[in-house]
Amino acid sequence: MSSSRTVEYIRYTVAADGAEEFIAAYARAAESLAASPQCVDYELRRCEEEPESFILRITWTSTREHMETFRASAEFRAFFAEVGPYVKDIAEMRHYAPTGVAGQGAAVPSLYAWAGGAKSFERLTEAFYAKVVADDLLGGLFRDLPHEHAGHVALWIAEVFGGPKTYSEELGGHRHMALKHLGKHITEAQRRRWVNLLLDAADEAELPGDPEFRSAFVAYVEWGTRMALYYSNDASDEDCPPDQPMPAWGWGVPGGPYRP
Ligand code: HEM
Repeated sequence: MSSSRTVEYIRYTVAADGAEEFIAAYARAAESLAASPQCVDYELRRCEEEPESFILRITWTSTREHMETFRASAEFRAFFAEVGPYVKDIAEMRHYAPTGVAGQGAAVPSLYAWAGGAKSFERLTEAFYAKVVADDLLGGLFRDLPHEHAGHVALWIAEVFGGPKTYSEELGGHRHMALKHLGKHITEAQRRRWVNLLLDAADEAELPGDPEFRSAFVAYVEWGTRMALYYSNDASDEDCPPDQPMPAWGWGVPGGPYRP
């Protein structure tokens, strides 16, 4: 996520008899937010304890793009035509910058927890490396690697999926992983074989087979292998800065495991 993103909060106090029309006006105004390239997302919430209080949260690409580009746009004019009558009801309208304190609660398990924790990823990479060393396209790349390699990749994937931060704290983090691929000149055929063998290994290691987990898993494997292709063919040492954060993968569109 871009660090220039800002969140604008607008707090309204709207008399009870006007609340329904206020929400309807915002539903119409929202079409302009949905059409605005400066708007990332938005939500209007109503207070449970004091139903006359509302908070509108809008994430903008940046404060400047909100104040200069959006305010000068046709979307703003259409937006304001709907909500202008409520300007008098505004109690607060300000932008808030991130503080770094943010995170997920435990309501949705991490992919790491859902997969069954460290042991599952160890089983996965053990099964995978047994396959790659015997493979005609990949064997040459992997055959002479030390046995710990499989365990390191297990720790990497575990951390990316929300597990312990062992790879970044003890094994060199993202930079180390990226450097390991530099100059390997991986081909698309090898990448695709790597994906196929990892998916076979996921079945063999009995990773969860539910659609939600597997779609997140495959999305990461597609992204990760295409990054490996990039590092191995096009990147240099400068493209692997020491402060590069670890990727953090989530459930994507399904949002979490299926709950009936
Ligand atoms: C999601 C995709 C991938 C992940 C998560 C991944 C992960 C890793 C990690 C964590 C390491 C370093 C292990 C250590 O710290 O010892 C590594 C090394 C390596 N990777 Fe990947 N990798 C991916 C894709 C690929 C692909 C597509 C290939 C080749 C087809 C590949 C070939 C290698 C090789 C040969 C090394 C060892 C380099 C060396 O030690 O000299 N990787 N990978």
